[in-house]
Amino acid sequence: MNTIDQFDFKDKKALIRVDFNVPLDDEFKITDDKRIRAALPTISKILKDGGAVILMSHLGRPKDGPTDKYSLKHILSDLSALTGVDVKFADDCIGESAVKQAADLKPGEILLLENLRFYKEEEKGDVSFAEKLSKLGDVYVNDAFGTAHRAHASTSIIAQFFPEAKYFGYLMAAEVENAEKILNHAERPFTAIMGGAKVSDKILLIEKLLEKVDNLIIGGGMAYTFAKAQGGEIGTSLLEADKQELSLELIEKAKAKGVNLILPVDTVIADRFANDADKKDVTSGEIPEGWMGLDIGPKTAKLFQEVIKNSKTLLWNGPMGVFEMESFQVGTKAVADAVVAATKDNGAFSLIGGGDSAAAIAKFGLEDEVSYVSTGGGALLEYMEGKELPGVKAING
Ligand SMILES: Nc1ncnc2c1ncn2[C@@H]1O[C@H](COP(=O)(O)OP(=O)(O)OP(=O)(O)O)[C@@H](O)[C@H]1O
Ligand SMILES: O=C(O)[C@H](O)COP(=O)(O)O
Repeated sequence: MNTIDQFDFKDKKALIRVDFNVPLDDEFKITDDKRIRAALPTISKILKDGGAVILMSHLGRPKDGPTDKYSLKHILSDLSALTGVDVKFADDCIGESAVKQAADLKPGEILLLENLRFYKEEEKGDVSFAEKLSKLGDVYVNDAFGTAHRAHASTSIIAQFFPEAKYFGYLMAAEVENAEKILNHAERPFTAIMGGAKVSDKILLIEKLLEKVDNLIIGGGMAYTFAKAQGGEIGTSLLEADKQELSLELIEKAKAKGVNLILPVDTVIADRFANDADKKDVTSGEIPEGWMGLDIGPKTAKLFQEVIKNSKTLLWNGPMGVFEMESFQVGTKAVADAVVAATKDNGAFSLIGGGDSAAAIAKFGLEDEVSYVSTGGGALLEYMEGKELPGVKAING
């Protein structure tokens, strides 16, 4: 892999595509700075070499050009605190003033460009927009794994303007290495834990994993579509009616491939979607009318924990319930604890992917107790599905 270790950045300006698409609260305070922290090793190496850093990123999905809500100025003070450098800000990512600010940048300094998606050319992968961006730096570095599945101007198209000077940052390299390890060098037993809201988001991944895993655990909102497809009653739980047939097919495929597919045996139900709702445990597929399943039940948690604790490789994507509410986080916490135990006591390699699973593990303070927490949501899913990511291809190709 062509990483920044292969280059001495002394007196060079590195144009780095990062993924600083971080969650902000109503007062524009960052609620999870993981993606910024994850880019720090790359930034430090370049500054230490005696280079200067120009950071470019998107934030959110602005549709109508410059919008205060999506300005990257909101992350400036945190970025300065985390890097220990008084970061400069260019209020446009291209144009005269950005060019001047980039040109004036001295070794050891950092410039953050305004949100790339304020230009529709970014998402369109416009070549001349990419060329304008490319003029700002001497070397291109891609460290934006979270956005590597997008063929955008700054993530992929721009690389053609740096035929001899394009590198993966440390985060990209680590993400790809860990995903590779899971896909191609998994020690057995290999268990995948799938959860989250929808089956439809994860069909391709589940199909791919059926080729690889020994155990496939399915929990979270998607499990109710399986329960309903098998003839169960699920009340007002999440249901993707048009995916029932497919759920049954996945069950058959698992059988044919000798994969142990494990579905919930009980579930915690609530009379409304609220933390203080009335709740009780019932057998899966026996949810009374008007009630909804919001977490796996205690028997299921135990069942899942046994399988997880005996595994040597673990891939976890998607929470087991509505973990954002205290009352329905128990199942997700039980799975997190088991993943930690397998990592520590059984020497398992554990990779957590997906925005919400990563948020859950951070909420429980267990981020450092598992092998790796990916910064990618969609990007990791696509990589695991076997797709070539445009951001990776641009550097490799
Ligand atoms: N039983 C359930 N009923 C309703 N919502 C649920 C249920 N179980 C989980 N969820 C919700 O699913 C959401 C997470 O699903 P998602 O598929 O987005 O997970 P992820 O893959 O970790 O994250 P991302 O898609 O952001 O990468 C959470 O907000 C959680 O509250
Ligand atoms: O948060 C993400 O998954 C990445 O930053 C990509 O964002 P996007 O889905 O808006 O392209």
